[in-house]
Amino acid sequence: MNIAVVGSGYVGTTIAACFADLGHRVTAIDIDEGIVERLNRGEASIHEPGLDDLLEAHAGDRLRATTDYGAIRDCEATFLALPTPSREDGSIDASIIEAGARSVGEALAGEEGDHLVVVKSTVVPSTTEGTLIPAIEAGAGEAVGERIRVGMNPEFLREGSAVTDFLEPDKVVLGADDDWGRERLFEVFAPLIERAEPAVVEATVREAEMIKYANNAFLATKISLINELGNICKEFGIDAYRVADAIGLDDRIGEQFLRSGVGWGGSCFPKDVDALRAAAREAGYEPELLDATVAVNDRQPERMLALLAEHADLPGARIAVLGLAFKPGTDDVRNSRAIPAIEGLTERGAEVVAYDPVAHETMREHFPDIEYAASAAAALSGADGALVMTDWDEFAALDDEFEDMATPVVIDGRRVVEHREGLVYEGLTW
Ligand SMILES: NC(=O)C1=CN([C@@H]2O[C@H](COP(=O)(O)OP(=O)(O)OC[C@H]3O[C@@H](n4cnc5c(N)ncnc54)[C@H](O)[C@@H]3O)[C@@H](O)[C@H]2O)C=CC1
Ligand SMILES: O=C(O)[C@H]1O[C@H](OP(=O)(O)OP(=O)(O)OC[C@H]2O[C@@H](n3ccc(=O)[nH]c3=O)[C@H](O)[C@@H]2O)[C@H](O)[C@@H](O)[C@@H]1O
Repeated sequence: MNIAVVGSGYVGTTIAACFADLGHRVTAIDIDEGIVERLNRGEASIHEPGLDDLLEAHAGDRLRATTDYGAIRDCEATFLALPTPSREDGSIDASIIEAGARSVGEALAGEEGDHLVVVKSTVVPSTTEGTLIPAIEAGAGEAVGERIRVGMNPEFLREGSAVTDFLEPDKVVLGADDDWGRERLFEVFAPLIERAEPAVVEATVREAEMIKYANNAFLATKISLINELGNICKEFGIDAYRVADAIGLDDRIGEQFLRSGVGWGGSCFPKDVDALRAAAREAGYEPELLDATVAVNDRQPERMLALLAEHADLPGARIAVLGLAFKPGTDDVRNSRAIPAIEGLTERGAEVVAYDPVAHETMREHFPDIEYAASAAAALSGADGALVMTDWDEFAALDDEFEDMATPVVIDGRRVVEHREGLVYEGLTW
């Protein structure tokens, strides 16, 4: 099939390269000329394992990039993979995807062939119906439902494993409100379904929108729940990881996403939980459990600082912050738990020396004035205490480096450092 993908960020670039790999002819459309030029040279603007190989194999052949929405006219389906950021109050800002939907409509105006527009971005229930369909209609000058149809296909990939997550999914959710739309979505995903045999969930557009939020809200809440249980464990001198291993054996609970500690960050959990809370409130429902999910998450960095303060006199102390990325394998620091930790240290008059294997440049935008060390060893050298904020493997290998600390105190928010003789070691939930 000929497929267009609008937006060439994390999701758009990944799905464009993967659709090409599945045998489709793909046109990636982005307003950023630099991104388009790079894609046409076979280079990604994002770092994801496996992506470069796919781009090298398909760019210039089954995968092309352009800034021209007109390319949509040669396609049978267009995926919208545009940002849906939060507004100040947490609600979703749909203006970017609304503008994209309108441009897609304009490109299709006056054409005769039929076309499926698929919402790939995460949008709160009823956005497709209430905002995006009207935008497409305004651009196209005709009603959606005859020649132009709309579907919703939420994405569950994770940063750092985007390509394998997309090509080997647990499930594919095909949201459509009519048979024609659903059949065309099936056609797009047929090679993937054949290859990976995921569960296929047929849903309405509204259900598909909600499934995405329910998925992320459930995972974020699962982490906050294990963090709350972990905080209680700590009070009783119990290791929450041993408790998590035991409860994870219950199939109804499952072993994944039970790593307790300093909490969840990233570009999606915080944004999506906030958007769902705001949408629920707007609809007249008080989402108390989701409010608590966020409250528990917000508290964890503070708990780390309180533990550190029990062992170090923070005003004037030199504190190493190990790990800045919101999770290992990425330089993304959006909503990283390291941000409130660094803010808290600075507010208490501590001097911060930070280290991350890849995220210095991205964190420098938030904190231009703190010190960035060239290695974990350099950060620890002479430090009066250390906070571990990201579970990078290299922190597990640290050993003699702790001996160079002025005061060997480590508060571990990710259970990555090994407790050893001579080190004052505190886990957040163990
Ligand atoms: N990043 C992730 O891991 C996941 C993201 N999502 C959702 O997917 C959606 C997209 O997210 P990301 O790919 O992370 O965004 P992103 O910010 O990485 O990329 C968006 C791209 O859209 C381009 N763009 C902006 N306005 C445009 C326009 N009018 N026309 C064409 N291109 C335009 C930008 O230049 C950028 O390249 C969001 O709704 C997000 O919540 C869903 C699952 C995973
Ligand atoms: O909607 C999205 O964008 C994506 O959001 C998450 O993916 P991502 O944010 O890339 O990263 P995760 O691996 O889910 O980690 C999120 C945060 O939770 C934390 N986490 C994760 C697991 C755990 O057991 N404990 C824990 O604290 C991580 O450190 C990280 O800060 C979801 O896992 C994806 O399915 C989803 O598509």
